[in-house]
Amino acid sequence: MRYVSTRGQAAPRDFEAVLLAGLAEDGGLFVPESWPELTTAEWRALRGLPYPDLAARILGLFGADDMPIEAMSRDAYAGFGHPAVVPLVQLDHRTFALELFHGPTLAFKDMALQLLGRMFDHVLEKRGERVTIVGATSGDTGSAAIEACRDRAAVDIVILHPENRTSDVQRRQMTTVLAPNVKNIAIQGDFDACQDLVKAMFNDAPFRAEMRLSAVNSINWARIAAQIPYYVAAALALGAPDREVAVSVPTGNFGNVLAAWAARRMGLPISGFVIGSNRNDILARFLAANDMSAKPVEPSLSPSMDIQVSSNFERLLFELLDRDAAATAQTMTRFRSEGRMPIPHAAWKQATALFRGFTLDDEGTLAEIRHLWTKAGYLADPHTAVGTAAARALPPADPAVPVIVAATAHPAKFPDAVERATGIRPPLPARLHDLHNREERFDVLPDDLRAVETAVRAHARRNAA
Ligand SMILES: Cc1ncc(COP(=O)(O)O)c(C=O)c1O
Ligand SMILES: N[C@@H](CCOP(=O)(O)O)C(=O)O
Repeated sequence: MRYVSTRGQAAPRDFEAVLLAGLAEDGGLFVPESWPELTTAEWRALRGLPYPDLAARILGLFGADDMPIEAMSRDAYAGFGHPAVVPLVQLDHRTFALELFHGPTLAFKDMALQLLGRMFDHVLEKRGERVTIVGATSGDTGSAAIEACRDRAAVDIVILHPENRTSDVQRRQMTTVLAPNVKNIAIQGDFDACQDLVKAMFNDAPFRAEMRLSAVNSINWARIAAQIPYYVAAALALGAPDREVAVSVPTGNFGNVLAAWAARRMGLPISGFVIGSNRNDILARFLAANDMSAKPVEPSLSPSMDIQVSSNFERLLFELLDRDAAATAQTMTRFRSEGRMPIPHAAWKQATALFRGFTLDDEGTLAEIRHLWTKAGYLADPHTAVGTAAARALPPADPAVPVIVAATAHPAKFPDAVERATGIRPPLPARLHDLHNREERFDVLPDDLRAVETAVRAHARRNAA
């Protein structure tokens, strides 16, 4: 399987090279040159597989079978806290929470990053190379990436988080990991600033080459590929390919819902997608009125979705523009310079035929957490609640179609919001019981590329020495 850049100016390459590259050199995102498609019989043959084997099969279709992907997948998911890895919990007659938070850091990011850590190890050992991973987090990617990469011999990792804009649990899950190859930096800015800094480091060609930069954010195609299998698992469990399903995803960087879209592109019968946003509602505004204009990021009770510039939208845009890389590059350049993305009407109509957007403010989020607790006895985190509210507000027209809601984080990551809504303070699992007493280590830096590059260089040099 070969991958091309959405902006058309980077050389095509294979899965392994895409894993190491992260962002394409032309600033674009890698996508498969052509999408694998499965027949009905091939989907049926995947039913009943244990999750790790299913994940390995799907990843193999994207070229990961050059690696020992089955063994890696079994090892990656062996430590998850539920034997099904991704259990489905029924919330009402047609809505199912797909719990993606049974990994070590209690959010859906573990689903991909536990695999990516092992992939990096395998490829780097084979090549005798070392990389510096730089990542941006609004709260969850950071801890999942650190957990996946801590103490790995050939990896240094630097994670940027927005100062004072994550939950305490989220921050501490990152900053209390004192492994020598891990560095945390709190940026005096929002998540978009952190993500911009990461992309700017990749676009600084000499720095990128000197540091041998790699990515763990969903700009890295391997992240998306490893998020596709859980939608397949859920859909098959609910009757696909012989029954349609719908999907609702609480959305920020557009990676998780793009993975669901990819499953549909591969032939899984998904009738449509609902995108749940908090007050940072750029995607909902786009779907409602073709208004893709970035506003300042505002803090909310679902901080991991406090995002305005959704990286992975570029991958969908490339498809909506019939894979016209020049038009994609031009649109993205205008978005960067003008803060607005001019999407042709026909492409917007195509998007609205598949995706619907829903916005929920903080009061609504608390009310939804309360509703789930009182009606279904289900304790949801604020991100998941945005997804379930969206699913209920915008159900599929056909009442026979079940809705899969991505349950993206464990409620214990956001105890304050959950307690406000329900009076119940969800406890952390035993292995994290002393999280609030552990030593924290992180730097605070301004939103300044040179200052961040200097810190990354010092971290990588110290470990390479
Ligand atoms: C708990 C949680 N829910 C939802 C999201 C949004 O997912 P995505 O950025 O893939 O749209 C995130 C962050 O990515 C998250 O951490
Ligand atoms: N919500 C994310 C933001 C980064 O998203 P990613 O999927 O691109 O890594 C987070 O929790 O950090």
